[in-house]
Amino acid sequence: MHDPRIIVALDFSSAEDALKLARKLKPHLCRLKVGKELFTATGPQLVEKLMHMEFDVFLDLKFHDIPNTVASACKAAAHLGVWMMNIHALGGRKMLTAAREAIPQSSNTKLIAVTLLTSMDQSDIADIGLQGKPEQIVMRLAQLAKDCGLDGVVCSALEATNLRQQFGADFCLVTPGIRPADSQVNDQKRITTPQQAIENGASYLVIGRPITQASDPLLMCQQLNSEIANLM
Ligand SMILES: O=c1ccn([C@@H]2O[C@H](COP(=O)(O)O)[C@@H](O)[C@H]2O)c(=O)[nH]1
Repeated sequence: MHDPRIIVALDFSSAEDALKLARKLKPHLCRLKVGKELFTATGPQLVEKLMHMEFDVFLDLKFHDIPNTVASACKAAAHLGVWMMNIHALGGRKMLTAAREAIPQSSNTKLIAVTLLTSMDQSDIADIGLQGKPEQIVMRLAQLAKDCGLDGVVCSALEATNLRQQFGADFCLVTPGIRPADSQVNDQKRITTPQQAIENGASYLVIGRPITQASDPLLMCQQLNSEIANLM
């Protein structure tokens, strides 16, 4: 069975654009991520279509609300049958626990928590009044997620080495902020190359614009997969 390490972020505003890209890609090469823009524009039907095309779907809606609301949203997402979903670790222990308990034990959906967005650095942290360095905040929130029984976290691959060491091989480290050497950084701050991410112990690499805006997205995905395979 294939276990592709690349998750392509389908950050599009319409089902047509998302499906056009998905048709170019292959389920054995990548998984797909549906985020806030695409889900708000297209709803669960698009998620179902992508799953019907045999893609594993990561529903990246980053739920963050009172425990009861987040638990109900997680139950609905698990019912959709997505491969993975996420919530914000900053929602706290009660929210994380309620979310975990809301997903039926029979469900295979992985539940992970966003620690600190990869678009944030030390100055953004200071701005919102959080204490500590990014890696300390990420470690603290990852510990909370682990304590609440979650399957892993979203973090930068810059933090992956320490997290892997602390939480072991089975804890899922999903890392956005991936930038191949010659690509634009855009709004990301805590970035690594795909190679660094794998070497640091990332489980999955979330890659959006470097693939979706490539002149040949399939070729880019194949090249990145080969580079990853050579490291493993
Ligand atoms: O900390 C986070 C959490 C989620 N994301 C999402 O990942 C992709 C990254 O896209 P790029 O085009 O490769 O920058 C995007 O959908 C974000 O919403 C993240 O970047 N950082």
